[in-house]
Amino acid sequence: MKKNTSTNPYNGESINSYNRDTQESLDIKLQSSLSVENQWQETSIKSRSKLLSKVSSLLVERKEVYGKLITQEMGKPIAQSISEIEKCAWACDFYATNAEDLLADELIETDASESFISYDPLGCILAVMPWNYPFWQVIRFAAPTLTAGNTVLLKHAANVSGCSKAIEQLFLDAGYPEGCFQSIIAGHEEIERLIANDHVKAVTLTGSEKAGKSIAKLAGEHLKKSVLELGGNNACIIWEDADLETHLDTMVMARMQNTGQSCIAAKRFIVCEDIYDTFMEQFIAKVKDLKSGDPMKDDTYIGVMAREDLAETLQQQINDSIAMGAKNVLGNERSGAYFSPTIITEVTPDMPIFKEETFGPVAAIIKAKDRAETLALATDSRFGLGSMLFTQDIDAAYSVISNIPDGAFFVNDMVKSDPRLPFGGTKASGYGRELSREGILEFVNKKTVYINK
Ligand SMILES: O=CCCCC(=O)O
Repeated sequence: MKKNTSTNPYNGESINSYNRDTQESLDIKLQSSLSVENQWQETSIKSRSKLLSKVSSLLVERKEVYGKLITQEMGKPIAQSISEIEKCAWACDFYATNAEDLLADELIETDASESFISYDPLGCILAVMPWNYPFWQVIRFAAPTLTAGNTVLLKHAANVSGCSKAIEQLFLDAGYPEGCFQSIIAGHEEIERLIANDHVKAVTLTGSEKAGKSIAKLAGEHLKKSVLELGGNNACIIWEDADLETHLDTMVMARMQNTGQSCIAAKRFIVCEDIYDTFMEQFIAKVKDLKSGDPMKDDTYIGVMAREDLAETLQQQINDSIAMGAKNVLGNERSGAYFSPTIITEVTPDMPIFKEETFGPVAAIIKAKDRAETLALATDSRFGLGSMLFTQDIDAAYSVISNIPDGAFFVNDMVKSDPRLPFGGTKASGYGRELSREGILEFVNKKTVYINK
C-alpha cells in the first residue's frame, strides 16, 4: 500500500505515515458523501451554523495541539501556528454568525408577483490545498462551503497529511454527520478521476500556477466550476513620505511572516529614492534582529522552510539574480531546510526574484526615481494578488486605486486576509474569491425564482 510520510523539516524526524486512498476507499468516500447529501442540504442554515460554532470552540480549546502539529509537519514557528488556529476560529465565528443573512433569498423587484434569487448548495466540492497554512487554507474554504449546505472532499498537500486527518476529525468531533467533510490521501491521478466523477460538482485549489492550470483544465473538460487561489508577487510600495517609524515592523512582517512562505507576502519592495537610504538602514537592522531557531520555541520568528528542495529553489532564484547584477546585502545562507532572512538590492525587472514568486524569507529591493515609477514597477507583474502602499498622502493613495490591477490594495498596512473581506487574485494569481459574502456564494446555485400569482 502506498503511503504519505510526514517528516519534520527542522530535525528530519519521521512523524507519521498515512495510507494513500485506493480506488475502493475513494469510492466508499464518494458514496458516504452521496448518502449524507440530502440530509445535509435539508438541515437548516441555523443548525449548520451551530455546528460551525462548535468547530470554533474546539479550535480554541485545541489550539496548542493543532499548533504543534502544524509546526512539526511544516516548520512554522509555534506562536504563528497557534495564531493560525485562532484565525480559523475567527472565520468559523464569522460564518456561524452571518451565514443565515448571507444566504437569505434576495428579493428583486420585476414584473413578476414575486422574484428572488435563492442560494442553493451545489453538492460535493473537492478542495486541493497547500501546506503553507495547513489549517487556515482549509477552514477558510470549508467553513462557508459546508454552511451553505455542500459537502467537502479535501486533498491536502502530502507533507501535511496529519493536519488533513486532524481537520477531518475536528468536524466529526463537532458533530457533523459522517461524509460531510472527508480527507483523502491521494495523488494527481485520483484527483483527475474525482473531478471527472458526476458526484463532484466543483473544485477549488490553492496552490501554484502550474497546479492551477492543470486543475482548471480538468474542471473545464468536465464543465465544472473552479476557484483558483494561486501565487503572488506582491509589491510593497514605499513613497518618499512613508511613516517608517510607525510601519517598519509591518513591512518586515509583510515579507517574513511564515518564514516568507505566503502567497500574499510582500515580495518586491519598491522604494522612492528620496527615502531609500533611510529605509534600507532601518529595514536591514530589523531583519537582522529576527530570531531564527527551533520552530517549537515560543520566541522563534523564522523557522525552517517546509522542505529542503523549496530552500534550494529559492537559493537558485537568488543566485541567478545575483549573476545578473543584484547585490546580496544580507543573508542568502542555507543549511538544509533553513534559509536565513535575506535582502537583495539592485533588483531589476528581468531578474528571477522580480519576475517569479519567491516563496521564502527574501526581500527584493528596487529603487524608483519617483511615485510614478513605483507604480509602473509594481504593476509590471504577471501576478495580481495584492499590492500595498505606504504613504502619508492619503488623497494620492485614493487617486491610484484604479491603477492597481490586483485583487487587493492595502494602504499603510500589509496585505492580509480577513473573514469579512473578499480574498483572491487576478491574472496568474487565479480567479474567484474566498471569505466574506463572495466566498460563501462561490459554491452555490444562484437560482432565479420568478412567480406570478
Ligand atoms: O499562500 C497564501 C497565504 C494566505 C495567508 C492568509 O490568508 O493570511
